[in-house]
Amino acid sequence: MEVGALGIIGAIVRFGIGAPPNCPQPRFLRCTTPPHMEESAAAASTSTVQSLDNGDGDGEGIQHPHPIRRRSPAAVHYVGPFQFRMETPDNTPRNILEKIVWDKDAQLSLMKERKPLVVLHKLLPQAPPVRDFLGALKESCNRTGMPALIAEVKKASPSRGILRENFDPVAIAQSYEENGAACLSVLTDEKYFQGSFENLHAIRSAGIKCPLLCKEFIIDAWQIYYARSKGADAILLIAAILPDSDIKYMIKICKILGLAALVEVHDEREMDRVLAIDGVNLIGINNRNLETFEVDISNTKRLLEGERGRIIAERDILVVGESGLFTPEDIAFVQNSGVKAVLVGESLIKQEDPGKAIAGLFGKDISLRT
Ligand SMILES: O=P(O)(O)OC[C@@H](O)[C@@H](O)c1c[nH]c2ccccc12
Repeated sequence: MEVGALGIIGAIVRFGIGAPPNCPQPRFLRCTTPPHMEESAAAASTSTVQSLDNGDGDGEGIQHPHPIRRRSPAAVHYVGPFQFRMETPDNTPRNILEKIVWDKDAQLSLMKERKPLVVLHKLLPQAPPVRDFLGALKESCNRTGMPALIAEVKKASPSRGILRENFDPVAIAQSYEENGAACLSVLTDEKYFQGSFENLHAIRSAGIKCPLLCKEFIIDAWQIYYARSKGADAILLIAAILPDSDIKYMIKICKILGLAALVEVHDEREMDRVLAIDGVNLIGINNRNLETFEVDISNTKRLLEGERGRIIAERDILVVGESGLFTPEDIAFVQNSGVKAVLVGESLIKQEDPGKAIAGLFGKDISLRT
C-alpha cells in the first residue's frame, strides 16, 4: 500500500523505525562458481564473493573500487497497517549502465532458476565447436592491412533507439560475412538493445563461419556458460561493471571453455586495472561512455599513448577500437592510434545493405573476393 503523506515519511526519516527483517544489506557481488572451477578458483584465491564499498564514501571495505553498484533492495517500512518502500540513493540507479546491470541481475535470477549451472554444464558438449576469434582478427588484419572488422548485429540501443526496423539477423550476418567482416558481434540483451540469444543461436546455426562475440552485460559466470551453449566463440567483459577478481576468474572460465574474452575499457583507470590482470590478450576501447552515451573517438588514441601503448605492444595484446566509427577517416584515425580491429554497429546497420556498407566505411573492398 502506498503512503503519500509526506508527513509520515518525514517523521520516519527523522525518527527512524526499527529495522525490518529485510533492511538493506551491505552490497555484494556474487559470481557463481561452476562445479569444475571450484578448486582452481580457490587455489587462485579469486574469491567468488567480493565486498564492495560499504557506501559511506570513505573507501573502507573497497576491494575493487568501481563506480557501478549492485542493487540493494529497497527497505520495506511498516507504519501501523501501511507498508511502503522508500526510494533512497542506495536503491535508485544512478545512470543507465547501473540500471541495465540491476535489471540484468533480476532477469538472471529467473534464468538461473530455469536452467541451473549444473544443467547448463551438461548441455555444453552439444554446443557447436568453438572458433578462433582472436585468430580470425589477426588473419584479417594481416590480409587487408587494415583493422579487422567485428560487425555488429544490433537492432536498437538505449542511446539511439531503433536503428533498423526491418531486422533480419541472419541475413545481416550473411551480408557482413560476404563483405569481409572477420567476426560478428551479436547483441543478446533484450530489454535495452532488442537483441536475443535466439539471434545468436540462429546466426550460428545458419552456417556463418565468422566467429561470434556474445554482446552481453556479463555479471555472473553462469552467462558465460549460457553464451557458449548458444554458440558464442567470444564474450565481452566490461571493466566498468566488474571488479578485477571477477574479470580474472571469468577469463579462467573462458580459457577452460576455449572462448576469447574481449575486455572492454573506457578510461585510463579501467585500462590500468585491466593491464594489471594476467592472461588478457584482447582489449576493447569503447569510445562511448556507457553512463552518459557521449562518444569521442579520440578516446582510443588517448588510451594507447605512452607507457600503456608500450605495454600493450610488448605483450602483443590485440586492441579493438569500439563505437562511433562512421568514415574511412575514422578507421584510419584509430588504426594510426594502434588498433588492429574495430567494432562497428550503427554506421553499418543503418544502411540499406549493411554488408555492402563495409566497403564504404573502409574506403575499399575488404572481402575475400579481392
Ligand atoms: O553502434 P556503434 O557506435 O558502432 O557501437 C558498436 C559497439 O561498439 C557498441 O554497441 C558497444 C560497445 N560496447 C558495448 C557494450 C554493451 C552494449 C553495446 C556496446
